[in-house]
Amino acid sequence: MATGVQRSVVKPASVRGLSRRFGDRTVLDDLDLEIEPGQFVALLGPSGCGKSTLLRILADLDREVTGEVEVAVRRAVAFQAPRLMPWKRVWRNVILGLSGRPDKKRAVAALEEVGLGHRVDVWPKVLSGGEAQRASLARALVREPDLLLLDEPFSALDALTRIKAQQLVGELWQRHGCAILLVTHDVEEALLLADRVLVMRDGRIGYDQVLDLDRPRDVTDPAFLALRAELLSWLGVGTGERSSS
Ligand SMILES: Nc1ncnc2c1ncn2[C@@H]1O[C@H](COP(=O)(O)OP(=O)(O)OP(=O)(O)O)[C@@H](O)[C@H]1O
Repeated sequence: MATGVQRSVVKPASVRGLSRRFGDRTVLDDLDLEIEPGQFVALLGPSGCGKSTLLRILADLDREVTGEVEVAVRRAVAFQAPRLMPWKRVWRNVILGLSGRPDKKRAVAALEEVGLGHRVDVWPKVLSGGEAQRASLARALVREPDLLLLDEPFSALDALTRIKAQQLVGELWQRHGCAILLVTHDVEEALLLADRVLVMRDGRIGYDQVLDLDRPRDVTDPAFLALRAELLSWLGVGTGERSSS
């Protein structure tokens, strides 16, 4: 059954005919997806449609699949919950799992990049929600990924902290040039950050649109608003709800 996850340096992610079943439920059904180097891709879709399942497969956290999955060797993940180890200081969390001797300088550089240079030596419990999420981003970036997988990383943050975190991710992406796959429920967030927006439906990518919008994005731009309406319609929100054929 399982063909497993192959390693590839050609594309950050290349998926062909991917299927994943849980019991008799088919969540991913013959799904195809290619992500280009440096591309910022947002993945939307109704709750339970399989977004996190796809992300976990790309992160190599789930191998019970059929189909072909090739993913960059250098990849990193940040989840909705920061998942910091409470018994390790923040800098040690950042380099957790890296091979070699603990390199504090490297951890500090990553923490400084996310604005946490003053939080290097504290315990995770001292951090605010937004700071913990930034530490989680630092832990991902220190791996210098070719593919950064983000699973609703901002959804637990308050509105203002969320905007700042979105801006930070946009800056980090421009500086590092890695490809990003961002799972989100937020249509505006997708349109503010991404180069390309996907919507999952029926276990596949049902909508796939490269965005031709200037940066920084202007939420009052008619093209932005038109895409927003189109995406909401695809998600079955607002006017023009689509059938699931
Ligand atoms: N380990 C598992 N065992 C059984 N079912 C699972 C498992 N993981 C996911 N599922 C099911 O697969 C479906 C897709 O789940 P997934 O978490 O990928 O959806 P999602 O699109 O990320 O949802 P949300 O937007 O609510 O986070 C759901 O019906 C879920 O219950």
